[in-house]
Amino acid sequence: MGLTVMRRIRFCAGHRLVGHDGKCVHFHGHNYVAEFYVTGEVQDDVGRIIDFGVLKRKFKGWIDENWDHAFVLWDQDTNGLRAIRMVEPCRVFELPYNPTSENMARYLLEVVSPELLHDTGTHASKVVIWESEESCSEVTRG
Ligand SMILES: Nc1nc2c(c(=O)[nH]1)N=C([C@H](O)[C@H](O)COP(=O)(O)OP(=O)(O)OP(=O)(O)O)CN2
Repeated sequence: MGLTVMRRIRFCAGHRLVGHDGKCVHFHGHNYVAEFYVTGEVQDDVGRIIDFGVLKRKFKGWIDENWDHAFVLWDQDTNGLRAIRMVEPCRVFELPYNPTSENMARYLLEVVSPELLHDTGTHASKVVIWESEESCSEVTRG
């Protein structure tokens, strides 16, 4: 039997989409919402697969340290990276692909979540990134 819990983390970040055929090719920001769906099979004596508080510490900790109030840019966006690095102080995170909501969700599911959950007996089964109240992307473990 699989049990799934979800923790929502809010953050603000800037980005731009290289090659986008519209206004999102320019620097802009979002009030993002990330939803982490975490699945496990074993409940502790309290009845939890993992404490919501532990998820908050792990996921909010990572987001606060890496993406919150940062520019999230593609590591191939050399022009964008050069421009942002001219600003002092500078907070930038280099993503290995264009920072669409799809790719940001994918990075959280494939790279970040396994590192953060490795010792918990649970795994992230889905991540959803909301760019606005109207638009989101979701990625699930295949
Ligand atoms: N599949 C995706 N499409 C787009 C993404 C994305 O991550 N995945 N991102 C963007 C931009 O980041 C943009 O901020 C959002 O675009 P858009 O919905 O067009 O913006 P608004 O809702 O603010 O549109 P208004 O025209 O101002 O109402 C683009 N596409």
